[in-house]
Parts: sequence; structure tokens; C-alpha cells
Amino acid sequence: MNLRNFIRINRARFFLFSILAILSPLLTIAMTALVQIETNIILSRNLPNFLIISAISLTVCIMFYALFSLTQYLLLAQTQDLNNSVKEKIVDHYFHDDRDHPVSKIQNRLTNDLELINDNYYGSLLNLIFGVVQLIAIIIYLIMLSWVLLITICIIVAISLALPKLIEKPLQKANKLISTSNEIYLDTLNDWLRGLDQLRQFAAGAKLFSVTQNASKKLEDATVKQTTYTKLLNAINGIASALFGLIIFVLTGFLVKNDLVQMSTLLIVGNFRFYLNQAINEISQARGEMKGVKSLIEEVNEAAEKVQVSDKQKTNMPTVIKTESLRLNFPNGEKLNYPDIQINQGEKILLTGDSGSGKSTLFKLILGELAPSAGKIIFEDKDGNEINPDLKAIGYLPQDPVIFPASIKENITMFNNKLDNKIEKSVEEVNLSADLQKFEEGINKQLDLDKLNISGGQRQKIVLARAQVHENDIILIDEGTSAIDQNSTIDILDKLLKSKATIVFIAHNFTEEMHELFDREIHLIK
Ligand SMILES: Nc1ncnc2c1ncn2[C@@H]1O[C@H](COP(=O)(O)OP(=O)(O)OP(=O)(O)O)[C@@H](O)[C@H]1O
Repeated sequence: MNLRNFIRINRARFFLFSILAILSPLLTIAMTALVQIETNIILSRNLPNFLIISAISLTVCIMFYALFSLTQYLLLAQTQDLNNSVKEKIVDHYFHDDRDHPVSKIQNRLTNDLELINDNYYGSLLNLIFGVVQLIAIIIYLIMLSWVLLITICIIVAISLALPKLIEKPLQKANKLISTSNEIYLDTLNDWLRGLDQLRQFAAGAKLFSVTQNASKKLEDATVKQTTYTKLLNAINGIASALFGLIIFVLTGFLVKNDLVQMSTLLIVGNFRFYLNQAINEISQARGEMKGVKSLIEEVNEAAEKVQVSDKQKTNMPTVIKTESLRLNFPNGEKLNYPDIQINQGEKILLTGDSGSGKSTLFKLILGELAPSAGKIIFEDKDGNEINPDLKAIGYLPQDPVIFPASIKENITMFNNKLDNKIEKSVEEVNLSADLQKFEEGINKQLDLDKLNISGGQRQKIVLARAQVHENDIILIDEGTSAIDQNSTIDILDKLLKSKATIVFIAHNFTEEMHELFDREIHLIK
């Protein structure tokens, strides 16, 4: 998200943007110079020259507005292209880093953070170039007039550029606060709107309004705080530049009085006073705003960094999975201690235990999503050697089946059409055929996550079929049949447990008949 990437995204467009961004402020100075010439022509009462110079002034004025609008358009196009590329990199990063991220954090990165950077950094870039070019043009003009004026202006510029430092830190903090508050707001909306039906049913609207209003208020407060600092920066700059302009005006008057510069200088300096104020204002404000989002840019850059996929050769699937003195301490003080467990190749294990005894967490530890606080998980090959398996090759069915807004077929193959030939068998094995007959489009039915157009049991059957077609050697299933009726469950388990794969199945309330389908049971105690 840095300037180098901004240039690289489209060098030709950036070049054109830079030329126009330099040309536009020069045109404003040219317009002022033309006004001065026009004034002299009026004083000499020369109508033909007046008409010519007026036509030139009009052309320069139209050119300025046309070029400046084009410059703004080019800036926007360049920013949008950079945003698209950064968004792609951020999604790629979150996909490959194998870490658990709250959805709201990713949403915030991809929307609010990028918007803040666009407005404050790239939006200010044009103002910065515009201000610097305008300032340089005025300085050159003044050098030709008087060195006293030049030195005074250099001192003024140095002070003006140091001004944003006064509130640089609080502005950075305010920008960070907006980002965090937005993340919390999105989180709150996600958590509470998901259960909108239930809230309606239990007439709990008051709670919904209060939590969303609370989160929204924090976000609004953060925005107000940031705006306050930005406006404060504007006010400081405005007052300073007005003061500085006045000093220059008075100084020029003094120089004229002492015959050190010509009378006309007073008019020129008067005209340029406005531009000098404008240039200093724009430079200071742009620098302040750009610095304000510096730390946010660093965070976004980190999130967009390419994740190095380890080139360490991942070995085959383990024959044995063992845990040794495994312990996990959560940051909130909750502790889980596991007995030593061994899972052998091809075994069908039923994992049971009290609610909260750590069954789902054990899966997350095996999958490497959580790191143990003590003890370890050992993966061994058939010769008993410790190996480093590719944990992504372990099939995992979480408690809440994860379904995508695509067809049932694509949800089973996970968009790999090489697996199409295995679908029919898997659909049979998970008892999904009868359900598919109810849909006009059958297996090609598009799932609509908002309308929830399939039942909980059908969702579970789809993810079970997904595990079947992918033929993983090890499958971890977390309450994979809890929404499926008992007869179907027995039927599905009967077929599923005949496979060669190692299967660990978490379940509650299984009947004796269901227990008997497994080789053994591991029971965790809280
Ligand atoms: N991120 C977390 N932070 C703090 N505690 C957690 C976290 N995740 C899980 N726990 C705690 O760890 C314990 C084990 O949770 P886990 O989900 O593994 O239990 P479980 O045996 O699968 O329960 P259930 O049968 O009810 O699904 C619970 O007491 C839970 O509160």
C-alpha cells in the first residue's frame, strides 16, 4: 500500500497524473500573472490587447479546471487499481496463513482501513504536490524580487511544515481508534443480527438496539474525535498562514517605502499572498493527514504480505497420532488437561465426554489451529518415526457445517470438477439422494445462505459427502450427524465406518447400537 506500489500499479497513468498535478498549480500562478498584465492593459486603455489577454485568461482558466478534474480522475483510477490489488493480496494472506481470524477483522481491513488510507493518504497526495509546486513557483517569483522577502518566506515555510507535528500522534491514535471501533461494530452486527429471528421471537429488540447503538456510538465518537483533530489542524494552519501572509504584506510595504523594491511588487505580493496561504495550508494539512495513517498503512502492508508457504517437504499421512501430557491454557484462565491418547491407522473412534471437556478443542490441536501450552502431539509413520504431516490433508467437519453460496454439487466437490465422477456414490452413502429429489434442479440446486433453503440435516449430509469424495486418510467429525434422524444416522455411519480411513467422531447421546459401530470409545472427563 506504499507509494512505490502506487506508482507501479500503472506507471504511464502515474506519469500523466504527475505531469498534470505539476501543471495545474502552475496554471493558477499564470492566471494571477495574467490578471496583472490585464490590469496594466486596462490602465493603458488598449481595447484590442485587452480582448486578446481576456481570451488567453479564459483559455487558461478553462484549461486549469479541465486538467485539474482529469488529475483527480487519474488519482482515483490509480487508487482503485491499487486497492483491488491490495484486497487480492490481503485475501491471499488470510487464506494462506492458516490462522484463525475473526470475520469482522478481515471485513474491516478490506473496507474501512483501505477507505481511511485512500482519503487521508492518496487523497492528500494531490494536495501535497499541488501545494509544493505552487510554493516553489511563488518562491522563484519572490527570489527575483527581494532576498529579504525570500528569507522571511523560508522561515515561514519551515515553521508551517513543523506545525502538523503538534497533533500528529493524537491524529494517528484517532485513526487507529476508528479502525478498532469499526471492527467491534462489525463484530457486534455479525453476532447479533445472525440471531434476528430469535430476538424477534422473544421480543428482545431492546437488547439488540442497545448493543448496536452502543457499538455505533463508540464508532461515531471515534469519528468525531478524528474529525476534531483534523479540524484543529485546519484551524492551526489557517491562523498561521493568515498571520504569515500579513507579515509578508507588511514587510513588502516597508520595502516599498524604503525604495528597496518597486511599487508594483506590493500588488504582486498581494496577489500571491492568497496562493502562499493556500500552498502552505495544503502542504501542512496533507502531511498531517498522510502521517496520521502511517501506522495503519504499516498494518495493512503486513496483512497484504505474501505468506511464505513452507518448502519443508510434508510427509505422508501419519499411521499413528499420539498425545503426550497435552495441556491447553486459554487466555481467560480456562485450562484443559488431556489424558495420553493414541489413534491408530484405520481405527474408528467415538470421542465422547461432558460438555466443555475439550473434544472440539482436541481436534483444533491436532489440526494445528491451536498450539498446546504444554505437552505435544506426535505424528508417526508406520516405522514409528516422528513425521511432520501436511495437516491440511486431514478431513475436518466442524460442528457448524460450512456451506458456500454455490450448487450442492460444488459444495461437495469444493469446486474440483475432477471429483464429479465420485459424487453419485457419496450422495448415496450419506442418504442425500431422497433429499435431492425434492429439488427441481437436483444436485445443481444453488444454495442461498441468506434464505437457508436447505435443512440442517441436509447441510450435514453435504459436508459428509464432501469428506467422502475427498477420500482423506484421516477424518475428524465434530457432531456430524446431530441434525439427521436416528435411522438415517445408523445407515450413514454403517457405510461411513466401512471406509479404510481413520475416523474420530465426536457425538452425544448415541444409542448402544451406534456405539457398537465403532472400534472403541475415548471418553474425556472435565
Ligand atoms: N477460545 C476460547 N477461549 C476460552 N475458552 C475456550 C475457548 N474455546 C474453548 N474454550 C473452553 O474450552 C472448553 C472446551 O471446549 P470444547 O468446545 O473443546 O468442548 P467440547 O467438549 O467440544 O464441548 P461440547 O460437547 O459442548 O461441544 C470449554 O470450557 C470452553 O469454554
